[in-house]
Amino acid sequence: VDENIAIADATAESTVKAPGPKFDFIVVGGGTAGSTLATRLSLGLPWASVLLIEAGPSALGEDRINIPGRKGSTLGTVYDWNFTTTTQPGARNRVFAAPRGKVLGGSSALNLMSWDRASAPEYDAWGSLGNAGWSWDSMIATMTKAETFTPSAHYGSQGVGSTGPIKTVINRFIPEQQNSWIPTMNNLGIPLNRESLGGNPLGVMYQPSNIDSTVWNRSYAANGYLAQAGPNLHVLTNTRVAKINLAAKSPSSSRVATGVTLQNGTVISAREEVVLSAGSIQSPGLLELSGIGRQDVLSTAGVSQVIDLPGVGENLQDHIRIQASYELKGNYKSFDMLRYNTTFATEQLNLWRQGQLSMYDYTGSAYTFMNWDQAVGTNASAVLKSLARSVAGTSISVIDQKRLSFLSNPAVPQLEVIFSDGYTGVKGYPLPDTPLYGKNFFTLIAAVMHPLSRGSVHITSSNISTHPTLNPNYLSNEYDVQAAMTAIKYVRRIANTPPMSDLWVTEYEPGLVAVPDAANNDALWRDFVTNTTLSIFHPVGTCAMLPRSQGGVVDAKLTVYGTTNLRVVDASVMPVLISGHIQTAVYGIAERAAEIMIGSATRYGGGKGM
Ligand SMILES: Cc1cc2nc3c(=O)[nH]c(=O)nc-3n(C[C@H](O)[C@H](O)[C@H](O)COP(=O)(O)OP(=O)(O)OC[C@H]3O[C@@H](n4cnc5c(N)ncnc54)[C@H](O)[C@@H]3O)c2cc1C
Repeated sequence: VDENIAIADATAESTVKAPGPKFDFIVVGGGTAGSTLATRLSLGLPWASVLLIEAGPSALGEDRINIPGRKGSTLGTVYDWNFTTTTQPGARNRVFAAPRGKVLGGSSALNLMSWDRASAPEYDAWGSLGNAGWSWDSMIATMTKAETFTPSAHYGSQGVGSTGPIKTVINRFIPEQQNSWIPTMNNLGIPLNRESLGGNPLGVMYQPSNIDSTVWNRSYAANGYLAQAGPNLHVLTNTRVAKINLAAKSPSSSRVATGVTLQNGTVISAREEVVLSAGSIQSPGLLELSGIGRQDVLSTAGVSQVIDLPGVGENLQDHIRIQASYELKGNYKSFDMLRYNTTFATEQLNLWRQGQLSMYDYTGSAYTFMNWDQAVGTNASAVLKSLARSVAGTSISVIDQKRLSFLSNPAVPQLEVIFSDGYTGVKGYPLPDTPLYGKNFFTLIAAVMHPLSRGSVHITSSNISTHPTLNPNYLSNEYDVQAAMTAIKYVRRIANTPPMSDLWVTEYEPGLVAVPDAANNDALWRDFVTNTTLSIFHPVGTCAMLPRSQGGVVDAKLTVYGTTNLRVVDASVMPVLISGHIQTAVYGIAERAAEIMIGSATRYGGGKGM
């Protein structure tokens, strides 16, 4: 790690230590995908100069990023872009937080470190939507390239990598109460799955986190990938790109990306390619600021249109989450102790610093993924599927049709539940001087894997400093509301199933006062859902890899339509949202993009990746 820090600090100075103002490749955004891609390009094309430009700082020594148990503490800080949504009518006009990493490593520095994969048919769907070469087989090859998994008694052998820069491990800190997880789900008929990263995630399981188990540190794009980059990679931090510069031989010919203009007006040129890796919220905005997008959006923002591409910023999809919390019996200790017992917290922090087993090691490791039949039985599942068809059955969108096909494929998960130690709900941990202050909790977080809502993100001004208008349309249709209601009812059922039911005293949230345990209380569940559903922060689809006629922004080689050498490589290219947590797919997309770009960079004769 010391070595990693030294190397990455050297690359993190805010000066271009470069052969000149021209680079062969410019990657915009040093986040999850951008850091991965830039590292692979530097190694695979050793004679090329690669510039990675990141708006945020390098923060390799930052405890709030590195210590797994401090996950979430960076949200709302200087490392977060702090985006918010428009008011969401389906969710009582609430405004949702939309955190995104503004730091080298991007959102991989802020995320909650769940490391898993969707089912094989969900990646195959990307190919069947018109993207040759994209499938489970091609994605698992590149996703595993990103990872070195530490073998565990809790896991088998499928779908994990052994040579990649990101270190993963099933967390060694397993709270006593979490031991109830697998037997409880087994009692609900959900079988143990010890191979859940291998293309079939259905079942109950322990899953890894992106943690380096030699030092018990977060392993992410900045300390994992960039530390291994070649000397031909140049990294500019605290530097924001304002637009991509485009040229053309004639008005009707394809545009050539000639470089970028920074926010301060500096122009940096690219000889070969420019890649946008600014993430699902900001890559579409950079295209729009460069004149690529919908006419109505561009004219409102005062930007002249260069390429008419109506799909830019559309097709926004995200997972929604809903949660319930339970007060543990007095004999259990939870992660909450770190917030109310400062002496204990200091002891635990010292243990972490010494590399000893510590509560600060903790990340979630207990998950379940299921289809609706498994969760609620075939009758209730049929009602949900029929509702989905009534919402989207007549839609001409290939994305809507694909999501309906996921619903009728029993291999595709529709519901995820995570056992999360400590209180991680919405109403807040009990305040000091209230009876429950100092109590310990656990939270069950459910996420709807394929909501039918889609939204958009667009610029409203030609000034890069103006935040975009982000409208995910959460809970904008009855299927999504009913799916979230089904999810939270199922969560209560899990909590009331032994052996988990023996762990707790009361349901703290929502609680039996807010939602009594009665048969006809759907109105109350609906209130709870619309009041407390959150995002689980997986926005995708806003620069979709799709045929142009279907609203696509990039082709199967990730090249922006109407350009010869401008690509988008990040979460925004996923045409349809997959289940689970999406960072492994983002790393896989970047690894695949590197293979494509290295393979086509004939001027440099390709090269050897690491
Ligand atoms: C709070 C949170 C928790 C999450 N938890 C999990 C989890 O547990 N497991 C999981 O699998 N996924 C999780 N995710 C999702 C996952 O982390 C993201 O989907 C993924 O990291 C996105 O990668 P990306 O490369 O698309 O974008 P990012 O990693 O966000 O990278 C974009 C980068 O571009 C930079 N940038 C933007 N605009 C400019 C510009 N104009 N000039 C220069 N630089 C720019 C940004 O600063 C950023 O560094 C979580 C996300 C968040 C926010």
